[in-house]
Amino acid sequence: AGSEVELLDFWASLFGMRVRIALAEKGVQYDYKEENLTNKSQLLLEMNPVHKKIPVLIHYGKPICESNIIVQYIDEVWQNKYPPLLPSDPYLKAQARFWADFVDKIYDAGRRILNTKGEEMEKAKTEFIDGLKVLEGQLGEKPYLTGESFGYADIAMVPLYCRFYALEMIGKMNIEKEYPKLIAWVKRCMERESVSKSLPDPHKVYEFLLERQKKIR
Ligand SMILES: N[C@@H](CCC(=O)N[C@@H](CSO)C(=O)NCC(=O)O)C(=O)O
Repeated sequence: AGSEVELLDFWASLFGMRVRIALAEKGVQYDYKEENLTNKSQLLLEMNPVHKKIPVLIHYGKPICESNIIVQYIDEVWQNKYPPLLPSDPYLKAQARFWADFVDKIYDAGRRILNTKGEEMEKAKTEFIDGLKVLEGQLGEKPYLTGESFGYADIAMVPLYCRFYALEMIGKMNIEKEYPKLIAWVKRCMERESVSKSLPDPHKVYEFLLERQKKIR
């Protein structure tokens, strides 16, 4: 039988990176299984028949799907391992979930920047920039998105960093200059090995996205 924990993933997936970061934060050993999304494995189709998407965490043979749900599962199953990813206080937990959900909207706008053009791309850029402005404001003078410690909302958002370069090149934006607090926060998160070893090189991501764009444009 496979190992206790397996992760069906794809190296360039922002959603998969969330799960890699959470597993690394908890020091959980696991079997990494790279999926070819143009030729999905039987295992993926069986483990996530509804969405047929990665990431899927397989724990004792049982699948958990949807990145933010998987991160919460990891926090609860390995709750005796430091650090906690979500606060125990219900109100603070609700705030962390609010911001992780908000991040998904920024991801969606970023994806549309990368795979549309003209008017549609401009609209996506506006939504994306508006989203980053909200995060820059939410950060304020705090070190992390929801307070003094790194956690769930940071894990949800920080994978996007590895696409900033591609988004700047393809979307003709300057994220580094426009959002100094956000960039300082990224650098703070990247000091954690759990983050730096889970995110691929931004230039490699750019090359991959350019290649994919050629195929779909
Ligand atoms: N809401 C989900 C999104 C996962 C997803 O889009 N996965 C993509 C790869 S990353 O962009 C995927 O598996 N796509 C395969 C397909 O759409 O066929 C989550 O949070 O886990």
